[in-house]
Amino acid sequence: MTTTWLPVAADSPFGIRNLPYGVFTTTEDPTPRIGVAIGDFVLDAGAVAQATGSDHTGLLDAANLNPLMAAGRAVWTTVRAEITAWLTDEAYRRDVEANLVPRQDAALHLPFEVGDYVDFYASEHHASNLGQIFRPDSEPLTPNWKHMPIGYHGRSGTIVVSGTEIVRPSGQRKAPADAAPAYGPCLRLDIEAEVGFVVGKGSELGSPVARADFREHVFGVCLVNDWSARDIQAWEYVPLGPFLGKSFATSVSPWVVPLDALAHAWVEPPARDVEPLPYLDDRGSTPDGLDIAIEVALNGHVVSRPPFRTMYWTAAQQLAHMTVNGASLRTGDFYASGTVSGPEREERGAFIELTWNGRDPVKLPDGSTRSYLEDGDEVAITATAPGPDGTRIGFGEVAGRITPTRG
Ligand SMILES: O=C(O)/C=C/C(=O)CC(=O)CC(=O)O
Ligand SMILES: [Ca+2]
Ligand SMILES: [Mg+2]
Repeated sequence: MTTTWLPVAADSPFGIRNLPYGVFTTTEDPTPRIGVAIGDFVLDAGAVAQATGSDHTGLLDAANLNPLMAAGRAVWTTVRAEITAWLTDEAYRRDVEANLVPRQDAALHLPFEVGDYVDFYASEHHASNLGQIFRPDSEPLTPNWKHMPIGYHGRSGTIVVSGTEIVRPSGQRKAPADAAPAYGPCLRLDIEAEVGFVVGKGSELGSPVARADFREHVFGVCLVNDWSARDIQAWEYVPLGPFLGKSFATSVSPWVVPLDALAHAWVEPPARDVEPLPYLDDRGSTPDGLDIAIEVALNGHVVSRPPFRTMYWTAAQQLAHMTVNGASLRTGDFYASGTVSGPEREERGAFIELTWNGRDPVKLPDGSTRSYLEDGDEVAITATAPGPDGTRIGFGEVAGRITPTRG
């Protein structure tokens, strides 16, 4: 068992086997720098690297994670072992203690410079629920759905860190019965609880990345809320897909959990009931599903618990699919899993499904109900995955509050 000399509760989501990376500032030192979460503290990784004469000072004494992410899997593993040694070997205690900040004193920032952004659509439950709601006269799943992970490219410049206020978007909306579209504030503002994958090592234009090379390219995992304006989306999306109904803001959690911290979380994905093409075929290989238990809270009240392990398409298949045409990867590329919805109502990761487009509103403890989000509402998504020895690997949270439209 790996133990740290720091006082860290045994059930801390940020124990010694997690060590997620982020970027922080403090009031005393407003320089953005890399931090590692440990218990109730943030370790100033660049400062400890300097103090201990680490070979990796150049990668850790940086304003964001991109240089470390670009360095590749072998370096990720070495750096993680080095940080583990700082926190477990008494010899480093003085240098570490001088560079610990209480987590509540650290302001957390977007930890990496985002390259391209892709959002997938990988939950069979979510896809068939949305199919029924958006396209009641068609089959719930489109004919391509079980043959490839469906996705679209989103707007990377509007990816924001947890805590950023979300301004209610305005736009065109038109209900089927309306004669003409109207412009105005979104009336059906929604969330999508998702898991995000951060690309570290890039790839060459023209060369697909194999599914089996997922761990060489993906640096880590965080949580995503893909805010969605359902009325804008419903009117605009045919025939090219999501556009302004999604691009106003996408929130991400500030801690990137390294893939190495998820060694105990891999699980078999659901059975493939349609034979996948060879580049997607993962039957009989090391399991690429992840057992991440998600919670969605509205104004502090848990409204849903989406189970990531039920996702039909895995992150490895998504990476293979997104590059199968030869599209290259760059350090900082980011892709979201798609809304995580399990088979049960209380496992759905969006209000459009939870309330069946407003038909069955969610009841809150204060006696109010919600079909969609109101100004002032705050949504917080948290998650954990199994770690070694009965511990939990925490992802922290992605939270955001709705503020009135400015349009
Ligand atoms: O079915 C549709 O037309 C639209 C689906 C979505 O809005 C979902 C989306 O963004 C992808 C996902 O998160 O699963
Ligand atoms: Ca989405
Ligand atoms: Mg979005």
